[in-house]
Amino acid sequence: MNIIQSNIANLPTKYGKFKIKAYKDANQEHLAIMSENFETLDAPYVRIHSECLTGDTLGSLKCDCQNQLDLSLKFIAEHGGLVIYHRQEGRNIGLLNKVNAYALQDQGRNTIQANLELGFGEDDRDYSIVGYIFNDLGVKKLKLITNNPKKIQYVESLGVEIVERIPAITKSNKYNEAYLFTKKEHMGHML
Ligand SMILES: Nc1nc2c(ncn2[C@@H]2O[C@H](COP(=O)(O)OP(=O)(O)OP(=O)(O)O)[C@@H](O)[C@H]2O)c(=O)[nH]1
Ligand SMILES: [Zn+2]
Repeated sequence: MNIIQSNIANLPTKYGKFKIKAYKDANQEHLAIMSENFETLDAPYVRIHSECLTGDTLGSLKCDCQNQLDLSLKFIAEHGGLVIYHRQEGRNIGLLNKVNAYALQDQGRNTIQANLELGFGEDDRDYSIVGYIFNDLGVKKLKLITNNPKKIQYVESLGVEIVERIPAITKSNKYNEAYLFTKKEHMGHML
């Protein structure tokens, strides 16, 4: 994997002060967002957040992404750790295809059926950049903020110890209930 790295810069936010470092792989640019005390932590809190422009930026109610990002940044500003902003939009089918998947969902398909109908897998994410970032930042133990068993499996496959799992559960609404149901019933999410 040929990765280009940035220097580390300060990023003051409404949540608190962070340090950021960018990583560019063949397809995307990703971000490590660290609390100021990150280097002193033995087992930092870590959130691997998959990009969702419609949720994270536009406040879409079709998913729980913006609430999860908000929860994670608040929590990590307070307790110390790392958010990896993993830029694999739409479970790595990209923004245009995600909008096409949403159009199919408007016709009654669920999130998995829509992906399959477009010729993709139900979840096409590749977490290898996450392993690279852990290695670069010296993360050997962590407390993972997620409901997704695949993220847990991936972190364990790296030989990184998960000392605790923190659920990332936020309030649902009438537009994302079906999406959350599909994640729970068909994708094994711990919701
Ligand atoms: N293809 C597709 N991607 C979606 C859809 N809704 C959200 N996403 C993407 O799904 C990703 C978030 O994945 P989720 O399965 O919601 O949650 P997760 O990150 O795997 O799990 P947690 O760590 O528990 O939050 C983001 O990249 C979103 O852009 C959808 O209907 N179709
Ligand atoms: Zn989303």
